[in-house]
Amino acid sequence: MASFSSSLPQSSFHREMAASETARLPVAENFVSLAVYNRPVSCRSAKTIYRKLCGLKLWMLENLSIQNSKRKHEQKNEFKMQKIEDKDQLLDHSDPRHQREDIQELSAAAVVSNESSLSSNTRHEENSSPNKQFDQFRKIGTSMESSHFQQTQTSSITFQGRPTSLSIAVIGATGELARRKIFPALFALYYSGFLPEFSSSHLLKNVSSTLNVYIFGYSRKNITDDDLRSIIASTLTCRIDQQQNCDEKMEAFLRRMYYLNGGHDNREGMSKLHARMEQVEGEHGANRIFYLSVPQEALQDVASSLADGAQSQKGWNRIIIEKPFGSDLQSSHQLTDSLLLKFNEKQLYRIDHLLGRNTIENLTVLRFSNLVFMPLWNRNYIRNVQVILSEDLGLKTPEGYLNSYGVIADVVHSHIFQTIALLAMEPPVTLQGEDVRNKKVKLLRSIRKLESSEVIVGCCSPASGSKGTAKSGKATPTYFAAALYIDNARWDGVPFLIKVGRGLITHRVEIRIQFHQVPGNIYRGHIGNNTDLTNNELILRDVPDEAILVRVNNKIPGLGIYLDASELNLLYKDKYNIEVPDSYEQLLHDVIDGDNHLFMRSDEVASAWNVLYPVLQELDKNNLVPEQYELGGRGPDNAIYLWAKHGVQWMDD
Ligand SMILES: NC(=O)C1=CN([C@@H]2O[C@H](COP(=O)(O)OP(=O)(O)OC[C@H]3O[C@@H](n4cnc5c(N)ncnc54)[C@H](OP(=O)(O)O)[C@@H]3O)[C@@H](O)[C@H]2O)C=CC1
Ligand SMILES: O=C1O[C@H](COP(=O)(O)O)[C@@H](O)[C@H](O)[C@H]1O
Repeated sequence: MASFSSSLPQSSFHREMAASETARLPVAENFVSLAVYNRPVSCRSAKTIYRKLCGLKLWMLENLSIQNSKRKHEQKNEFKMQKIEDKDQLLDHSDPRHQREDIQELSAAAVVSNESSLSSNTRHEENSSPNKQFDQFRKIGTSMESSHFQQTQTSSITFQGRPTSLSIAVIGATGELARRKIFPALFALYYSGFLPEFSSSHLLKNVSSTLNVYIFGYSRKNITDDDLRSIIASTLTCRIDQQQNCDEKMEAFLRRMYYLNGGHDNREGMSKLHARMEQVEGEHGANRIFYLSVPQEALQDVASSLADGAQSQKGWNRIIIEKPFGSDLQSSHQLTDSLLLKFNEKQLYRIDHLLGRNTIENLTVLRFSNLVFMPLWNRNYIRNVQVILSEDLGLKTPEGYLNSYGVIADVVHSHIFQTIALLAMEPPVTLQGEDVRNKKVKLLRSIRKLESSEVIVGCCSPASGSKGTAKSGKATPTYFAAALYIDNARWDGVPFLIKVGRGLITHRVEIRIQFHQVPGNIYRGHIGNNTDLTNNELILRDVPDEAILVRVNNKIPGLGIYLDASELNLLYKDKYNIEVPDSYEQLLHDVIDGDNHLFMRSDEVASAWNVLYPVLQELDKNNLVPEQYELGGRGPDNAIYLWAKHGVQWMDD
């Protein structure tokens, strides 16, 4: 064991810890001994970390070698923390008193006063935060990122006095999702410089604000900090473009990680977690994020115990909740009520990682920043919209999870409805989370209730290996197709066709926007028999190979006039030579940033379930029976008739 506490400032707690030979709990890396992992780890780089956890010498080397890049990150992080503080001082538009558009419409004066209050905050944030521009660069991922940032940031740093750390507690830390997705995403944010990090250079510069990040894991397993570190070490990797010093970054990240065995009473467990967090955070201000990655049945107990026992009193608290968000209107109401009893709406971040995909963010960028599409985005020009999430046999998500929840609760209710909301909503006033959520909920409330005649539900044939049984005891629906209508002036009569399925022949995730035929087309005689094929189409493809495609008609070269339908193709991997961050990474970054536009607000959750209500009832009464389909096939035959009824020939298979 090596200690390097001598030259660094210490709180009384830290002094005690450092002095005590018997002190077992490691606290912040700069104050205490490094423990050596006591479990073997499986991957090569993790073994290297095991070897390298050897104390002071390493620490000095590490600091010498990465000091420059750390300085850069510290500056970034100072901005980010400043921005977070500002965000949480914004008017709470998620408060039901402010959020309902109909109330806003009735009370123009209130709207003006609310919006001016919000926009003045917004203006302040935009002025004070070059981070905004920086984030744009990060999302594009160009190598200009750091130089741009360095050029713009120095004049705008201000500290608001109090040093503040950020603690992220993963509740359910030993679970499948935490290991496979959450910790790796946190690590990626850490090594990319998006988590605040303490560095001695702060002290050298005598800067009073100390920023730091701590990661906590919580479950009921009787393991130690080092056990958790060993488990997590085997799951961490650096992206191809971030390989430099990967082992050191892992090691530094793992040293910030602590485990708390909460035992079988979460009330007691959360108090213990709080005490442990306070120990580690020291006397600083402390913002906390709690990621609830626990089984649905444990969610309410965990949330309520946490609310009472583990929230920071010295900063903000944000709670991330995993999907599914209930299984129908009633259960989601119950969950929402129990959450809102203990938390404010603006503390809640309901995460659906599929919404963190680049394609989803691109959807609104494409819509609202291209004049070429804006005038066409309505029933006069758009004939139908297709939202497709078709998965083949190579699923990475574990069977246990897939078999627990059917695709309706897991994918349709959140991912598909949110995609439609973003695609079809009116333009929000700003990109602020609550502005976007206001427009999404208005759209969701305009979707006509879905009748079972407009729906095909399917189940993989048992003979082909799907043993899934939903929580209800019924077979888990693995396929869902439907035609939705939005009853508003923009979309009246336009079918929105959904198709979600697992175990299908193709793996394809895309949004297709098909335009009407050209009225009075003078080239009609030069098109083949299938005039549908000549409709213009805009396709946002996520899988395979992210791309934006526009189908246009062009002349085939040569004598005579023969038309061909061709695709203008922006293939991302050709244009941008970067590894796209995982969607969990993207969304965790948003939570840290206080940006909630991709997280469903309680009223959005309820509105989406409301649309699905008649179908769920029919399924419940067995009036709607899932059709069996063959694994590796095209899904239920009747789906084809559903498309045909709405004049659509599916193009994806
Ligand atoms: N796995 C996936 O791919 C996805 C999962 N999700 C959602 O994420 C959540 C977690 O899923 P997953 O990781 O697969 O589940 P797991 O069952 O693998 O893990 C659950 C975790 O929660 C802990 N836990 C269980 N019961 C309690 C309790 N009463 N109090 C405190 N901790 C408890 C478990 O540890 P211990 O028993 O030791 O306490 C374990 O660490 C679920 O809500 C799921 O719906 C969402 C999308 C995808
Ligand atoms: O939540 C889900 O996501 C996975 C896709 O996750 P990814 O990390 O592989 O993009 C999907 O396969 C699954 O059906 C769905 O439940």
